[in-house]
Amino acid sequence: MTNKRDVYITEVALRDGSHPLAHQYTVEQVLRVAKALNDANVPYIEVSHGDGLAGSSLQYGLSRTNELELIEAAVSVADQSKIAVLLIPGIGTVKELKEAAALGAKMARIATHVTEADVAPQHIAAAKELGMETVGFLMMSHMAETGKLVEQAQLMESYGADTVYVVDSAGALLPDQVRERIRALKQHIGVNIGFHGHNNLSLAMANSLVAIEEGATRIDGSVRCLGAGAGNTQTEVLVAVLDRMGIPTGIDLYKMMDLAEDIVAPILPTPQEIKRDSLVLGYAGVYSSFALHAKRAAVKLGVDSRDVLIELGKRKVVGGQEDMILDVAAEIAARK
Ligand SMILES: CC[C@H](O)CC(=O)C(=O)O
Ligand SMILES: [Mn+2]
Repeated sequence: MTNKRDVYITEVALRDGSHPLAHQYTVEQVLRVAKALNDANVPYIEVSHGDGLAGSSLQYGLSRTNELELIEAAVSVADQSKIAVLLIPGIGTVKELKEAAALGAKMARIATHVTEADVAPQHIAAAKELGMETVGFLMMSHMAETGKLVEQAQLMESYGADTVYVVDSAGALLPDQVRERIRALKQHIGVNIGFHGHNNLSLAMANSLVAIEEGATRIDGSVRCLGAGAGNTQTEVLVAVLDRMGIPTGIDLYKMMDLAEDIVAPILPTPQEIKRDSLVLGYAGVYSSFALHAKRAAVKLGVDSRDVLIELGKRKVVGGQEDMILDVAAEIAARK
């Protein structure tokens, strides 16, 4: 294991993985996973409610454990890794950011819909003032043409973001679309570029590699694919693939494999496979975090969850519109 890293991986299972677990992480689970990630020398570990700081609510799902306790637990076992938090302006506020920073979080990822970067300046500035490394996280990037994405990334850069991410929230982007987007960002912004994929069309690994080829140096992964929908680029596999390609990540492969198998697999309610619903997320371009909500609504109203997801895709529903899921399921039920 070396500290030389050409690609910096952020492990998101303790945040994105909160979605398939219906936000039921316990302190004990977070301690075990974060300690193993730290021991494997993962540079960044993200810990928050699935929808970011202050996400615990009826709209997004109530957390079993206060996320500040989870952040504190992760910080307590991370003497090499930095703990990151996600914040969606409008859900989380500067108050929660300050609380997370006081507990020892060192990176803030400020997430906005891909066309709404202009809601982020206050939060990015606050994170910088708190001495945090700062990321602008452009969600649902498949919904914007490349020119628009570049404009929004430039805004994030102008607010002070150290890194700007292309976020394929729906797992809908095809490799050529990732190539075009990352290439354009490389030409038009001066800060680090990152990529966050979801594996709903089985393209998260391919898309992450294309992003790296085009100059991205920050890639997100979830160990054992523990992320929303079919999960993210599988971290332990990414570490192995990059090692084979001669790209150092600084991460211990055996330790990541053991963590995946011995600690994370037993946490999963069902294995993270590409199931009907996750495939439809990618196919229809719907937020991966909608999967569980759509399943519940479909069961409640006796409809096919795929029909609900396809309709949500047609209506271009975005994060924050979770209440639409039940409405759409009810409309489909009424038409039957
Ligand atoms: C709802 C927030 C979302 O899970 C953030 C994220 O990881 C994504 O957009 O993919
Ligand atoms: Mn995600």
